[in-house]
Amino acid sequence: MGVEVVLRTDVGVEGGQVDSAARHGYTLGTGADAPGRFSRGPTWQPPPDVRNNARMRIHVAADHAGFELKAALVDHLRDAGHEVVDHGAHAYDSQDDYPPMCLAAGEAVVADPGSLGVVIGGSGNGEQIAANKVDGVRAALAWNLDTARLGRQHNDANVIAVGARQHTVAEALSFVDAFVAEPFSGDPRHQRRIDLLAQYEASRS
Ligand SMILES: O=C(CO)[C@H](O)[C@H](O)COP(=O)(O)O
Repeated sequence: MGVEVVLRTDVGVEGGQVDSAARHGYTLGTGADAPGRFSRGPTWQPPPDVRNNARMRIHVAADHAGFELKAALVDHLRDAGHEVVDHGAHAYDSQDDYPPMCLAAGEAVVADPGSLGVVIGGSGNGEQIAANKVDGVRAALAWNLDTARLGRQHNDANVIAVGARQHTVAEALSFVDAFVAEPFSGDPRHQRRIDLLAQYEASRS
């Protein structure tokens, strides 16, 4: 059964909204029964599920605070058979700023359905905030195994943010492993909430 999203009537349906909705797999209904409604039809399929042991393409980014952890993570993920795309920083610079790298990783994830992202900083807060500025990104800040897994199970998060100054390298790697291995539950209540976020994004573009 398709997922239907009803737009707020006060925002109108502009071309940008249609484009944004299309990026999320929605089409605008024109029939008498669904005028002005975005819906995902019965044939719509989500991007390939993230299954345990599946080989993934993973987009990573970090500022100076996450630089060393990123290097360890890239090796760790490649050793596990994943394809890693590194969006920087490509050299250590104690004065660099996290937004450009995290925005680049977020945009790459959205442009690459089925992929995941990892953004790393000192706390992970700013990195999560930056990634979430990209339409289509759902970035979860993970600070233990449970929050890493729940980011996938409940939120279908496609990006995980980690604070390199908050954890040992081994802990941080285990959060990413847990995130990558965990599938979205697909529970209708979670999907409904995710759809409301997509509706909000579509309504403001
Ligand atoms: O975690 C971060 C953002 O949320 C940054 O990595 C952190 O703010 C960098 O701090 P500093 O410039 O003092 O090294």
